[in-house]
Amino acid sequence: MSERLRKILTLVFVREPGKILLGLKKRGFGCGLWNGFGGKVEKNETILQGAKRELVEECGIQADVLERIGLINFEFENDPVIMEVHVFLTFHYIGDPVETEEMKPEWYKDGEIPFNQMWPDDKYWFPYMLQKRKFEAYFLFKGMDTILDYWIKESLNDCCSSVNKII
Ligand SMILES: Nc1[nH]c(=O)nc2c1ncn2[C@H]1C[C@H](O)[C@@H](COP(=O)(O)OP(=O)(O)OP(=O)(O)O)O1
Repeated sequence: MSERLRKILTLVFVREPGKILLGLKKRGFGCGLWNGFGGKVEKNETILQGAKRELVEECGIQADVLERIGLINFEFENDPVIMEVHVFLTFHYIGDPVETEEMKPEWYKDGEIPFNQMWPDDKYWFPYMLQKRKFEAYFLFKGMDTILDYWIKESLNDCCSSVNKII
């Protein structure tokens, strides 16, 4: 098997009953799109620690308890990197969302999520996340806009990455 490079990332969704906190990404990967909060896991931290750190850094919210809800692997055509995104949920948090250099936060009602200004994969797996159904998914992209192939299943294993190399 050829060596794949795995990039481990987090994505955190803060919830209130019937509402979800999204952030408009102001720079970097996914700039101009609404999404949860997250980023790359650093070498000296666990995935959970990385998720909590990014949530504070990107919108000033502290969450002591995060529920692991999904795992999504993204591949891009002709790119050896696999992006492994760990998705978390919380209803229990401290602080009010604040705008940062990276993200502009805003609450959305569950029925008014701006999918046309989000990654194209989100509309496939958000229903699982919103209903607290654990899921695993895979998406193969061509560029940033076209999904060539995907699958989603309702389950989530304990194990994390079968890492060849973490970048
Ligand atoms: N197709 C996709 N659908 C989605 O919903 N979220 C995605 C996605 N691809 C990436 N993400 C998420 C994962 C992660 O939370 C975020 C990208 O991470 P980062 O914010 O760290 O990226 P950056 O390149 O801006 O990193 P920094 O330069 O370190 O800030 O986008």
